[in-house]
Amino acid sequence: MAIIGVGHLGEAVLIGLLESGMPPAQIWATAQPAERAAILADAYGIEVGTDNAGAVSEADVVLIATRPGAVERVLDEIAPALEPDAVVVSLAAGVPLAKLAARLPEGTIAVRAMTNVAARAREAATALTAPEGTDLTEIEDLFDRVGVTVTVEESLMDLVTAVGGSGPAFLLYLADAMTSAAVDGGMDRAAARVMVEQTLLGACLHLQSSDEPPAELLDQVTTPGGPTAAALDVLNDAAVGDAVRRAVAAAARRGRGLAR
Ligand SMILES: NC(=O)C1=CN([C@@H]2O[C@H](COP(=O)(O)OP(=O)(O)OC[C@H]3O[C@@H](n4cnc5c(N)ncnc54)[C@H](O)[C@@H]3O)[C@@H](O)[C@H]2O)C=CC1
Ligand SMILES: O=C(O)[C@@H]1CCC=N1
Repeated sequence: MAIIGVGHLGEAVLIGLLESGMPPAQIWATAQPAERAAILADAYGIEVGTDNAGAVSEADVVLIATRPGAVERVLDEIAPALEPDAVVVSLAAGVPLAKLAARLPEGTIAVRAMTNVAARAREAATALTAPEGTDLTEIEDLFDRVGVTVTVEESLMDLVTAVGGSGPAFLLYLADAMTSAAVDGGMDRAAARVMVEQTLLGACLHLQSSDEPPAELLDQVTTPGGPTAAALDVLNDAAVGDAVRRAVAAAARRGRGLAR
């Protein structure tokens, strides 16, 4: 396979794939500038260069991991070099299937995948979308290596980008604020980090292990008149739930805007 444009997300996916046991010799990648390509090649023992067309020439699956604005230029570069049955998967926010297909040879399958940085820990949430009737088994198997994969209608991709692609940012924002509060209160920064990351991880695993809705589980942590109730009073007064809903909507709107 080929990964074109290994930046933050591309590197997370690359690490996840290697950790899943994919042989390094199976992955050809590109990055810019050449110095970064050399660093990646050295770090991961894979072929990394700057020649996008060269990298895809023997690939069954091509992941495009550049920023949205560079995707069409990259497709123009690689189109003549693609294998006839290659599948091209764009990881970019906001670039519609129609725009991908317009730059690809007739018959080449274009797929959109919205994944997230947790691919690095093989815990990504990935949503795939492709033209109706596309057999996505191979691409699902690929993303299952780095987490959990679902398939959605393309009309949901901007929302999925907000909830899943940007989603880790919401929790990292919370992690940053909780760590600062702990440090400001006198905790050692390293200890605060361990407490916060284990608490967030534990809460997510707790949620995953239960069938109850998050609001119900929240209730179970909140003893009437206790410390959690005091914290929730502050969060509710600041309308944090509403702010999160507006944040998701803003991210989805921005994703739609990228398509133009
Ligand atoms: N960062 C994230 O958590 C997520 C990012 N995405 C999507 O992933 C894509 C990449 O995002 P990031 O990794 O954050 O950006 P980034 O800027 O870290 O990575 C993009 C990489 O592409 C390289 N590049 C640019 N033009 C190139 C070209 N013509 N040929 C080869 N390489 C080229 C750049 O040097 C850079 O390293 C975006 O389209 C974004 O919408 C999606 C979900 C999550
Ligand atoms: O914010 C961004 O542009 C990308 C897409 C989703 C997460 N990061």
